[in-house]
Amino acid sequence: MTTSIAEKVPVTVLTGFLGSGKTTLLNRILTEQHGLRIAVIENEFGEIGIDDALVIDAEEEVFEMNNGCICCTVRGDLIRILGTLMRRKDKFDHILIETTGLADPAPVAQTFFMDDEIGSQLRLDGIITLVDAAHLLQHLDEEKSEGVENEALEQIAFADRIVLNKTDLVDTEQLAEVRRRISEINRLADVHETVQAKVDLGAVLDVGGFDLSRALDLDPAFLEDTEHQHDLTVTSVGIEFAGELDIERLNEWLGELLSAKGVDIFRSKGILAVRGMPERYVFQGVHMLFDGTQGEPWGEAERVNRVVFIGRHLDRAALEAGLRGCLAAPVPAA
Ligand SMILES: Nc1nc2c(ncn2[C@@H]2O[C@H](COP(=O)(O)OP(=O)(O)OP(=O)(O)O)[C@@H](O)[C@H]2O)c(=O)[nH]1
Repeated sequence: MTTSIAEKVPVTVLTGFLGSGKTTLLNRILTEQHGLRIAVIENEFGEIGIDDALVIDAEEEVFEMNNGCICCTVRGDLIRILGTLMRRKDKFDHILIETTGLADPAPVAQTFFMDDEIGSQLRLDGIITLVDAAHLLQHLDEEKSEGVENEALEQIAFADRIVLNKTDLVDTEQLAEVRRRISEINRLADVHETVQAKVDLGAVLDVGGFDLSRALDLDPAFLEDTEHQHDLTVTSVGIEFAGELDIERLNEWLGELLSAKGVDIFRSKGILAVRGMPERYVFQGVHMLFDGTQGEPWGEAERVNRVVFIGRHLDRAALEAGLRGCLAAPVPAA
């Protein structure tokens, strides 16, 4: 039995390059009063999952997929989770899928057209692409080996709506250039300029239908199950150890590391235990820009540091030695 369009549950795919603001927008969606019950499927690139701690505690159900990229290796997991959700359709009104920053959204979108059972009960409402105004040009202009996709470009090409975020980090001229490049790739998607992904949620949650005919114009093989090639030179290093860090050493080390290697380190993030701080220290970096904020109190939980770096030419041993070098001196016995 097929379901009419009006009864199908809408699905929003939230995509955008590493650090563009997807989790920031997701958290806004989960906190704002919109009356919708939303199920969230989250896919993260990185050896250690950090986002579970960064997504606010909401009543909504959040499903994690951390064993690979949603657009290829874990597509089976996506289909399985969607299957579980379809059996409990009365429990929510909307499904939101946050892809990794390196995903090609096209294979994720395909799922809703190629799998009959899914297509009969769910409908792709739209692909929303977050764009980092400060780093887009750098990502678009990166040299890629032959046959390797530029994910930042694919994400814009397939977008139904574009949230042009982090406009506070660029001047008017840079912003105009970013807009020009976006419109060269995709003339049809509405572009919403934002700071901290503050966008009218109606504009992103109620797009009204993914444009399949445009997707087919962009890629005539859109509905065929073709292989696509990730940029395998981008990898991740996850580091995890217990102990307390010295905040001054940490800031100095991170500052030096990211100013020297910030072109290659696309994204860094972590939950850290800092000496003298009862709360978790949440560290976020995008290329050379980084900041730290206070997270949840540790309470009785073991104080463990978890950090992930995503980028090129990552030197695991040096990163781990550097972070361990920030450990605070042992407290002398009384
Ligand atoms: N200056 C500035 N920073 C922002 C803005 N929006 C988000 N950020 C910060 O950018 C960093 C990355 O934001 P996230 O929302 O985690 O980005 P993401 O796309 O989910 O990142 P990944 O999933 O790791 O690729 C965080 O430190 C945010 O606080 C903005 O408009 N301006």
